[in-house]
Amino acid sequence: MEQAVRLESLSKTYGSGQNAVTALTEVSLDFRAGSFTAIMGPSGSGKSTLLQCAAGLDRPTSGRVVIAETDLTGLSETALTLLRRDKIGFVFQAFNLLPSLTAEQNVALPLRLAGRKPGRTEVAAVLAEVGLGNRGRHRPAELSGGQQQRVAIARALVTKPAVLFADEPTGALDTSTSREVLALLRGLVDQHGQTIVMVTHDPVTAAKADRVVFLADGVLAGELVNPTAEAIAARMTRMEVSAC
Ligand SMILES: Nc1ncnc2c1ncn2[C@@H]1O[C@H](COP(=O)(O)OP(=O)(O)OP(=O)(O)O)[C@@H](O)[C@H]1O
Repeated sequence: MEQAVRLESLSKTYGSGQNAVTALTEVSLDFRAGSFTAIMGPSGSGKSTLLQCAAGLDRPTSGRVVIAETDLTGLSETALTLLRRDKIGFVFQAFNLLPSLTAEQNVALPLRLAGRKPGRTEVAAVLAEVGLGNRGRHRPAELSGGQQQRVAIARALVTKPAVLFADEPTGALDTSTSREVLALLRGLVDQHGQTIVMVTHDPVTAAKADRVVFLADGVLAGELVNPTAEAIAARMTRMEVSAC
């Protein structure tokens, strides 16, 4: 089965000597093309570090990341930047839109950075896909939190990436808006075969994924396939109790 992302024995240590902090130890994981995976674990267990390394935003200390058959190990900064631009989408908790640009301009940005003149219909189509067909001319401050996150998702999708990484994508949203954004992510997987890897603290959010992978102290601590929120919450409680 085709893997969109492969992590092989990924380890990451921040700092050195007495100040060294080991955030990940020999984590190996595959993310199948067209699958939706949630990463969970107690605070400090290495979730964000895993996502940053997998997305080429940070370099692992050892191990390999392979995205769409390209090994990121040893790529120059320029080659890594190009790969990130073409093959990887990233969505942040805080949306990270450019406030002075309209929604359309924010979405078109990755194409412009790639030296392409984005077609109006191309950008409009992605905005329509995230349910914002009529908001293209608005700036972020004129949009709700949920709408801003939709723009950020459209911006991440405009290059048709092999994988969309999302770090707490609903963390700044209220419950009903979170549900809408999650339904959008689920639809991207079901209707367009998008691969999504999402970090979350919330069992209800994680239950929207096909699979939940648990991290504890930087190592893999099991997984649940087709999870329910209750099963995820029970597993998290057990992990938090055993960490005490
Ligand atoms: N830039 C850094 N320098 C030093 N240590 C770091 C750095 N980033 C993360 N760490 C440490 O690495 C470990 C893993 O952090 P990480 O942010 O990946 O965990 P997390 O599971 O995402 O946590 P949270 O749920 O609280 O966001 C923690 O001990 C953290 O303090």
